[in-house]
Amino acid sequence: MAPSPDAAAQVLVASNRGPVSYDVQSDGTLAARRGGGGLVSGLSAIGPDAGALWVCAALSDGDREAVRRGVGEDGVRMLDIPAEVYADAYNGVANSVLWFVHHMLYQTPVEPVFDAEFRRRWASYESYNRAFAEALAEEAAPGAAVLVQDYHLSLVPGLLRALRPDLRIGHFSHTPWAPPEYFRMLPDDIAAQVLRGMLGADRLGFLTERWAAAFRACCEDRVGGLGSTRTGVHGLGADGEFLRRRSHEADVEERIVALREEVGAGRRTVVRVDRTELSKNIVRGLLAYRQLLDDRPEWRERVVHVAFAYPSRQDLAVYREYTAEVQRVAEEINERYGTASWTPVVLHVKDDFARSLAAYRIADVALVNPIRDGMNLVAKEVPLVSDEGCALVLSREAGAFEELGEDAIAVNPYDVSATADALHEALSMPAGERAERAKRLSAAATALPPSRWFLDQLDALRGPRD
Ligand SMILES: O=P(O)(O)OC[C@H]1O[C@H](O[C@H]2O[C@H](CO)[C@@H](O)[C@H](O)[C@H]2O)[C@H](O)[C@@H](O)[C@@H]1O
Ligand SMILES: O=c1ccn([C@@H]2O[C@H](COP(=O)(O)OP(=O)(O)O)[C@@H](O)[C@H]2O)c(=O)[nH]1
Repeated sequence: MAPSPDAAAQVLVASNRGPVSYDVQSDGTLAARRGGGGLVSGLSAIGPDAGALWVCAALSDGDREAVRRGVGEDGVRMLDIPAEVYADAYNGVANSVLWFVHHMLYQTPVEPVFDAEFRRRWASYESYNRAFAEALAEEAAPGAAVLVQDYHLSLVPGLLRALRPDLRIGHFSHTPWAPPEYFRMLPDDIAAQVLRGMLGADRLGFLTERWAAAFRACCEDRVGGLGSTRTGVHGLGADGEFLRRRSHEADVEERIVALREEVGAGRRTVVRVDRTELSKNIVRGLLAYRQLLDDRPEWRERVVHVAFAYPSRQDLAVYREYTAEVQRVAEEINERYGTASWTPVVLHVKDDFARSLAAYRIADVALVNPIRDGMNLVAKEVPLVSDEGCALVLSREAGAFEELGEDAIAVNPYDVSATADALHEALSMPAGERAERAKRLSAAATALPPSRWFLDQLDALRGPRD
């Protein structure tokens, strides 16, 4: 396939979620809002000024309407994939199979089941990947560099290579990668298709060496190795400049006032901010906080757990049930320990980025305890935004642990008792030590800011082919 005559993009990025999403207002107009999650936080720093074209999917009816009306951002092309195909690819394969495999989330005696229904959804996943490959092939200038993101688009490198052998193709995984024994649960032909699809790239990027090594081990196990594809590690950092500025804007200041009122004067805060995501381990975090109040009554009335769990993947029943469970456990703690003047858990489950930043600023302790996480940018963001410098309780299973482990308090995410002890240790840390550690955490967190992270990959991709 030749590039279309006006194919001009020298650098292209492809991801499921783009920088903005649209909602149809009651008066019929479209309102744009920032896309949530770490992939968008990382890629947004690149911006249209870099001259890159960002190809993404229309995620919602609002997005599809925006495409039809020709509403959009400079440097962004949204693909209007049929709603049913999109739902099968995003919900039915990417988020309920590939995400589950890489985060090892299955309750294996009953799940997964790979049957005819799964095969039907897989066909949608293939056609969704094909739509991306075709759009990229159409837009890319001769010899352009294309950076494909994540497990949603694992087939794109191979499909694009077949259409446009002249391109430099990279793929970056924002998730962990499953160890071979776990990856083996995918049907053999599907596992091979995923790996061969990715191996269509010149270069594959991962957030940590641990995930890159797991990928290579899966290739050895399933498809006889990597062939000529290279792997590299790029540990995405936080965008310190953006966060420091954004977290001092008026809307954040307003929310700090409201939040301090909810917390109550003079109390310590344990802050967590996540998508309402199974792998973030929010329920065990609440149970650990409950155990802290049980084991160490001296903290009662003196601490508040500020937990923001903004909506994610709510089309999946298991995510809706998880959200309900988070709410149930928080209410149970408040009923059991709360008093007329103290609400032990302040939980919000609505999307409000300014309020999330307000929580970062007032954090004394940040709790980040995922079961497994590609990186976890929140772990990098809270210490650098917090006004007083917070202590960080961090799961050893988060990619961020490799960079922040030395100054964080490490936890095994399944060990609720140990997490309760870690919370106590963090809350008891002398202010001086906390501030010193937060300073070092912030330096580590911003070592590879998003713009550098992106340019490093581009340089590596454009370098000589082996
Ligand atoms: O797009 P969604 O389905 O709403 O999910 C949001 C994003 O979640 C995942 O983010 C990952 O990327 C972060 C940045 O590299 C990383 O820090 C984090 O550990 C990952 O979970 C997912 O990989 C993205 O594709 C989603 O957009
Ligand atoms: O209300 C909020 C709070 C946070 N974030 C951002 O979402 C990202 C979450 O990334 P992380 O790597 O921690 O996890 P992910 O959600 O990508 O799995 C961070 O950059 C946050 O700043 C957001 O979009 N909305």
